[in-house]
Amino acid sequence: MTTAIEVHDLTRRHRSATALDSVTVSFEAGVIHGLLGRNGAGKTSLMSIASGQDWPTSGSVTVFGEHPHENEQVLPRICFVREDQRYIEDSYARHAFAAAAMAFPRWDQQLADRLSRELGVPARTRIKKMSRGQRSAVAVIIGIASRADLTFFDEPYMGLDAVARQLFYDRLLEDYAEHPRTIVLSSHLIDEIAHLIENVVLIDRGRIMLDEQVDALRGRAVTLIGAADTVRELSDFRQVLHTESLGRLTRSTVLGALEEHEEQRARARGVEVLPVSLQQLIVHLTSGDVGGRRDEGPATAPDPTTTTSPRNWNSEVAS
Ligand SMILES: Nc1ncnc2c1ncn2[C@@H]1O[C@H](COP(=O)(O)OP(=O)(O)OP(=O)(O)O)[C@@H](O)[C@H]1O
Repeated sequence: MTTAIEVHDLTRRHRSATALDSVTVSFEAGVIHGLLGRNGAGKTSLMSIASGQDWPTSGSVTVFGEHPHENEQVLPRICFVREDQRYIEDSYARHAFAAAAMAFPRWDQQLADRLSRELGVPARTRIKKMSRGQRSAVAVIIGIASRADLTFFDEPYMGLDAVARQLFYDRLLEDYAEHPRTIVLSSHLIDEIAHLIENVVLIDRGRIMLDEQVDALRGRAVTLIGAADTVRELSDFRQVLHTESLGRLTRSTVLGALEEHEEQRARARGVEVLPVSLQQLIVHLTSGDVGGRRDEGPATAPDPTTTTSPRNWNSEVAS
């Protein structure tokens, strides 16, 4: 395994907030990673520092083995696409593409032209006069056509309509298949990107809460719907992520896949067992209601809202 980004004990403090708090994590090369977390979790801070656009308070980041700050060895290999991307005053899309062509050695102009047509980027409108979606389109085109070894997309979909977003996902995946590279995609539309990403890094209040392959996460939690007593009994010894009452029914989302015999027993007792989507799982993990029964006694697993060792936490819960 080659590592693209190595983050060690990274802290970024601002006067009023600690954006990153002793973060240690690595991002494997040649993989599409999802960098997920709630507003203000620290995602942009991490990407800004890793792309050399901001400085840490303490700790270190290396990209392809190099410190990115003011480092001409590695900066041409990094593309950071952000929603508030700035462009040269009064420039048109073609000027932004020309600048990208100079910055990125593997820039593909034909691809940029094709994506511009598909995403409807106007050729005769200055970028500052474009709609929000058109500006986002310019930014994602730069992200794809740059073919940088490491590309960060920080919520690239802002303003893109559903059709344009789908086109972005499709073209990104197609180009990644032909030209494998490392991509870090930050998004709140988790279910939309779930099929794209291979690994999830979940950040919460400046700390890494989860770092796990998406395949391993599938089936990590299930939702049980049925009579309250039966659901409570089936959820015993499992951590309850969320529970709610619907009249005489209870709906509980619990960590840990059911064994086949447990699932059969649940169904025989009229309990519906539903899979939990990646988005639902992330929402439950970061919504602050994790461990719905925390007051009723010791939890069956450490509280993931405070743990700093997500891999351990997951393996403990899964076992
Ligand atoms: N320049 C700054 N000055 C002061 N505080 C900052 C600055 N940049 C970020 N922060 C704070 O650091 C924390 C993390 O911000 P960051 O932008 O990294 O979060 P995020 O996960 O990208 O959020 P979002 O999903 O809303 O974009 C927030 O509390 C934010 O207010």
